[in-house]
Amino acid sequence: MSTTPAHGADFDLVVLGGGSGGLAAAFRAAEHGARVALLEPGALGGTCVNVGCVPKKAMWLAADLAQKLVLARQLGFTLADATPVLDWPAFIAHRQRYIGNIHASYQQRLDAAGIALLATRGRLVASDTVACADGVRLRAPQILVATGGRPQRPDIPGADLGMDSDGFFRLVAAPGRVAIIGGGYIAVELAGVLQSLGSRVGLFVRGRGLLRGFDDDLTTQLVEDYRQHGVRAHFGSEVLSVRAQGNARVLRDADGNDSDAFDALVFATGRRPNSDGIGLEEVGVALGPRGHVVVDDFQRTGVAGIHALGDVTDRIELTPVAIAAARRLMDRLFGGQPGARLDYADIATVLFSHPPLGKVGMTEAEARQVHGDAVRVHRAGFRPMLHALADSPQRSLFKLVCVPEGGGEAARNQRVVGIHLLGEGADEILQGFAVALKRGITLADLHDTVAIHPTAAEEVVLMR
Ligand SMILES: Cc1cc2nc3c(=O)[nH]c(=O)nc-3n(C[C@H](O)[C@H](O)[C@H](O)COP(=O)(O)OP(=O)(O)OC[C@H]3O[C@@H](n4cnc5c(N)ncnc54)[C@H](O)[C@@H]3O)c2cc1C
Ligand SMILES: NC(=O)c1ccc[n+]([C@@H]2O[C@H](COP(=O)([O-])OP(=O)(O)OC[C@H]3O[C@@H](n4cnc5c(N)ncnc54)[C@H](O)[C@@H]3O)[C@@H](O)[C@H]2O)c1
Repeated sequence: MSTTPAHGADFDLVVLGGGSGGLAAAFRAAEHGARVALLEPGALGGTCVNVGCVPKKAMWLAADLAQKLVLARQLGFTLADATPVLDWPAFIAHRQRYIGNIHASYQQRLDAAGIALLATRGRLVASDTVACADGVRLRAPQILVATGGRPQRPDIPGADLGMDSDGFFRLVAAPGRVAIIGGGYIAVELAGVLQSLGSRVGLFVRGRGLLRGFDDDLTTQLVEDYRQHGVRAHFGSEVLSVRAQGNARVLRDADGNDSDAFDALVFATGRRPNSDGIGLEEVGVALGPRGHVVVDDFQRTGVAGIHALGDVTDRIELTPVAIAAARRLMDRLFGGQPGARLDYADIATVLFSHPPLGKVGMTEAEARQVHGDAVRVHRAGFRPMLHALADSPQRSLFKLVCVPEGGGEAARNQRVVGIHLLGEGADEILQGFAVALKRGITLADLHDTVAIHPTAAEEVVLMR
């Protein structure tokens, strides 16, 4: 495309937010020759790089090492202490150096691509105009809202006595006793990390189980794994207030029962979109009931030229999803690909629990709603070799959800519509099988594939 902005415009594209989606959009648009301004008042990389996936995975890796050290001891290694102790400040220095390198790499790439980075908040003042905090106005025919989201706490007395996931990343030591409220991704991940790094974790879950949207058999097994690690999970427990008891925190539930005392409290009770105070409704952009920007399949808001993606929209809140949506949108706007859009179906996701839990496609319950009794389920439950060697009780559970392929005779073949993996290595194993599921594989295709032995992954192709 031409590198000359539309008549009277300063840029071809102004992007609000330099997180996963905004950065990907800016880079792809610039590759197509668009002149781009990117507004980001905080650190480059947004939630994922600074207070999400990246520091979380670093903590998960530390926690995983701590667990492996315990196994190593059981297997005959000589280690100074029975329980490995992490020097948090030393580890955090490594974590933050890694993050600093990502910032530097983004900055270099922005410079090389000629993208104008403005360290400021943006606010829409017209459908083609964004105002910066200092009053400077930028005009562009295309505007992308990729402002992400932020943690949300329940509106209960004492909510300020806890921290949220952003606060977790400011910790410099494992709290002795920690309460985590919530039963979603962040609650389960932080519970696993803190327990493995030496905290005693109490998990307070409002519902009857963990992780809505994941397969029930696997989440039940994960609850058992956590119990064995020492996490004390309380289900059906709605926390209605928090109070201080000296330096400790005590929770009171809906039945009026008080919890044990905790040294720290983490709210992992969901996130809300950053859609307020940025002029969206004033220029006619519709917001959904929970404040998300309403978009169609092409990331369009109802206002011509204004688009949105990532966590500020009501879609799957994952970094690769924001990135994929951004690239396709830019291919459509600037790359001459009018049909480009993200297919949100069958997106794989992994929860970095201990052990990790991954899924792609339908759960058994979802498949039964659509296909009823025709659904066929195949399971493999086993002890991973390292755990078997160390005589540790942790088990893996893999599950395939299948439906008949075609009718009649052909119905004997089964199409795989869901793959669910809980266990060591599940995080790395799932990606390849997600490609296969997306390509419409059958159970026969899996059985036709010669296994790689001895691995955990082979259980997927050997499942009967
Ligand atoms: C603890 C945690 C762990 C996570 N782990 C994973 C994981 O392992 N894997 C995974 O795929 N996903 C994970 N996620 C989710 C992932 O981080 C998000 O889905 C992803 O960051 C969304 O990208 P985004 O571009 O929509 O928003 P963000 O990355 O949040 O970026 C939005 C940016 O917009 C900026 N901004 C806000 N308002 C304005 C404004 N008015 N003007 C200009 N800029 C503005 C913000 O400063 C921010 O930098 C995790 C999230 C959390 C909280
Ligand atoms: N590994 C990953 O890919 C990863 C990790 C973390 C987050 N994420 C993404 O970020 C999103 C946000 O994660 P999250 O954990 O904040 O949200 P979530 O929606 O996964 O979980 C929120 C939890 O808080 C509970 N809750 C809400 N209000 C409550 C209240 N008042 N009292 C008690 N419990 C309450 C909900 O029942 C739910 O269990 C996820 O949906 C996911 O898409 C991904």
